[in-house]
Amino acid sequence: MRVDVVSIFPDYLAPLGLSLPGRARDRGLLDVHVHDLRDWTRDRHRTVDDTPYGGGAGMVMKPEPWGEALDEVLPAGATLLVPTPSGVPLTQALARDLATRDHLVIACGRYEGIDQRVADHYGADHEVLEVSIGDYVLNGGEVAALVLIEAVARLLPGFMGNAESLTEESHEAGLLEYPGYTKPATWRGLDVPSVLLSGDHAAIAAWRHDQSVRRTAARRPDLAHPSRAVSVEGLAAHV
Ligand SMILES: N#Cc1c(-c2ccc3ccn(Cc4ccc(CN5CCCCC5)cc4)c3c2)n[nH]c1N
Repeated sequence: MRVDVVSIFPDYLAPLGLSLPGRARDRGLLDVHVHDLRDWTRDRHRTVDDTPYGGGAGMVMKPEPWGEALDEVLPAGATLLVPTPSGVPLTQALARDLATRDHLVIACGRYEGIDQRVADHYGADHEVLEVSIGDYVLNGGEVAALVLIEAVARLLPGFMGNAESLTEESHEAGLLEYPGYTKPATWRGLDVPSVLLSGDHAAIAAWRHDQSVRRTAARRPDLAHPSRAVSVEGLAAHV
């Protein structure tokens, strides 16, 4: 998979050289390229923002630099991801879907976002997904890009050493994962649940599933009621 990231703060993406994404790059599973949007500005001040039409606080990112950049960086067939507070939620299902793509391009906005015509323009010939990583407001899209890349990259075949762990993770089966324990069997007077020391694999599996169900009901009632789930196709319909 190739991933291109465009940002006015390319150094923000430096962590991509570390840990999981770094290892994926070394294995040739992930090919990440980071670009500075200001390389596509034409004025001596390298201007990327202007005041919003209709008034309001803050500044909006101008469409021209983005158009020049994406014309060069976004080829036919690539998927454009635009992080935004108003995007469709990033879920494990969406991450799995994105992990099947050959080429992702992530447009990291700043200020109060990118002129809407940029997403609209490229939506004519590309899949464009305005995506949110959570119900809180950040100052830009770079953190979201790091989250998106890690959530997707770890699902690439051959990426994680133990592929089995991917199936037991939170959200994979619509449930939160069960609690984990390791040595010592007793720590500060607290014992590991005895079933985990029993060697009875059927009982251990049943206990873990029960713990997942209880945790999900207690912490994420929204996940506990699948009728409230929305498919990836359903999300696209809300774009
Ligand atoms: N993914 C993700 C995100 C982001 C995110 C992603 C990308 C950008 C680019 C710029 N910002 C800052 C910002 C701040 C407020 C508003 C809303 N304003 C309301 C009044 C009219 C103007 C718009 C928009 C943009 C971003 C934030 N935040 N939270 C997530 N889960």
